[in-house]
Amino acid sequence: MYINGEWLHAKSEKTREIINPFNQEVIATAVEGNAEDAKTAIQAARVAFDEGSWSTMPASERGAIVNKIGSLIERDLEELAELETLDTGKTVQESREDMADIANVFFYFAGLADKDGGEVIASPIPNSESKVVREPVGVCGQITPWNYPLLQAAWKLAPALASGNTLVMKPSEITPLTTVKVFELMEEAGVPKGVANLVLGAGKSVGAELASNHDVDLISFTGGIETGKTIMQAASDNMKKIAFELGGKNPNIVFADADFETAVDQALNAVFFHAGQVCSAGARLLVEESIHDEFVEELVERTKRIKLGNGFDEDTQSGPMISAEHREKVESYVEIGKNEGAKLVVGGKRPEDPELEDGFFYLPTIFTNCTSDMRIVQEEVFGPVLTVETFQTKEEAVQLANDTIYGLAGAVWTQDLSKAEFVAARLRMGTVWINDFHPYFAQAPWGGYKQSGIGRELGREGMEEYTELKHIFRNKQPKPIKWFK
Ligand SMILES: NC(=O)c1ccc[n+]([C@@H]2O[C@H](COP(=O)([O-])OP(=O)(O)OC[C@H]3O[C@@H](n4cnc5c(N)ncnc54)[C@H](O)[C@@H]3O)[C@@H](O)[C@H]2O)c1
Ligand SMILES: C[N+](C)(C)CC=O
Repeated sequence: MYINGEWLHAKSEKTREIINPFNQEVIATAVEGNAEDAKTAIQAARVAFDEGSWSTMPASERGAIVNKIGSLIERDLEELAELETLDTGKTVQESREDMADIANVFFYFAGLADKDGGEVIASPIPNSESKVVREPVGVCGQITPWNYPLLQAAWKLAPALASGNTLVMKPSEITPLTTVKVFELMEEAGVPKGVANLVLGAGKSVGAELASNHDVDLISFTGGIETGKTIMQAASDNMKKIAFELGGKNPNIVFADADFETAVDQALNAVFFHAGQVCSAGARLLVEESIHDEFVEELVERTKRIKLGNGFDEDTQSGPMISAEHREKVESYVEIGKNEGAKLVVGGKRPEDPELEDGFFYLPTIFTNCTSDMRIVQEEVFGPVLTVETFQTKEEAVQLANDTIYGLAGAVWTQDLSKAEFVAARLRMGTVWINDFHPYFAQAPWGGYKQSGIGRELGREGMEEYTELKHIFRNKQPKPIKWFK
């Protein structure tokens, strides 16, 4: 753990083994912090913020430090990518792309650091001046999940630092490796002591302390809805600001006039990329009834050919689930789907390949004959499971797509631009892709409608989450008003 500029063991001296989900080998032993460690880190961040040298440092200097972190990530990209693949099982090619994205996130927010000089507004009061400025929120608690460990950390670290906050980060207890490494790089880049602190450990101890502690001014969380609700309740105790990136059950709408080859290819990628462990996975395929049979037949054929394996093998297309526990959750959803009457057309079990037997693998799975009242359609499985529904009109497609508590992302495939725009305008989601699936980048805000989140990461809006707005009014000719004689 990294607290107040020092690398420390947990006070309890407890440790946790970090497991490679491909073969269950122990790849590292991490210290296991608890609420006491979190309190120490929060105190360090509080002192660093209140002392003020980071928040009042010229923004261009802060930006230069954030930029340096991006350069160091580029320098150590291969090492970081390998760590991420060891820790999550994702393909090393995907990890390399994540690391390149992550460096860009630091570059982007570094560039924003000195761009907001505040705004002079038109005061209605004579002989006065009014301006609105943005200031850092203060001490930020940041909690991240296991599916994109460093990417989700970067979306929080870069804007928080660039806008002058101090922070305490808690990565997922099962995938801390790349986050630890990036804290080493932040130290090397010159982030002053106490400004960025790292506490490893479980959500119920370290995470809960970050959520409830009164010295934390903002809690930024990426993870599941149920955890989000718990954190929201704890955060209400001191009314800290909250920024939440939660789950999704994202529709992928394919009209009959879509380019067939591209739509099939991308429907596979939408749901099975990273074994479906993606918040924005296209887990609900809504396909126009007239092409359903042909589309599903082609999908099934290609699904059977997906190559599962070791993320370090260049021909592996998908790795394992993150843990035994998570695979069991996916398996239980497949049973639920079968019992609800959905038709299992491919997958639905663990692979039989003996080379995969030590990993937490699960075959890519497709259910047809699905209806929106089924749990398998409504709930986030967060694994390689696709449900297929049909529609006849664009209005029906929109109605089915929006029939969910989630609102993270969705896609529409058609060659008719007016139809695409009709759908895009009506989807109640933070991101809509037209004839594509999955793109996200530092310049565009990311986040959810409805129960998929509160606030935004990335883009200017992702920086603004880490600021408070202040109105400064100056009376240029103060004189007594004599209300009270
Ligand atoms: N919207 C997005 O951008 C986005 C991105 C990635 C993942 N996700 C979501 O994350 C979920 C998967 O991640 P997960 O299984 O790690 O989620 P999770 O909610 O189980 O855990 C996320 C983090 O919260 C911590 N935590 C757990 N209990 C806590 C508590 N009581 N108080 C404070 N912290 C606590 C965990 O230790 C972990 O660090 C999925 O629902 C996925 O959709 C969303
Ligand atoms: C936000 N994203 C797509 C990078 C990861 C979601 O799990």
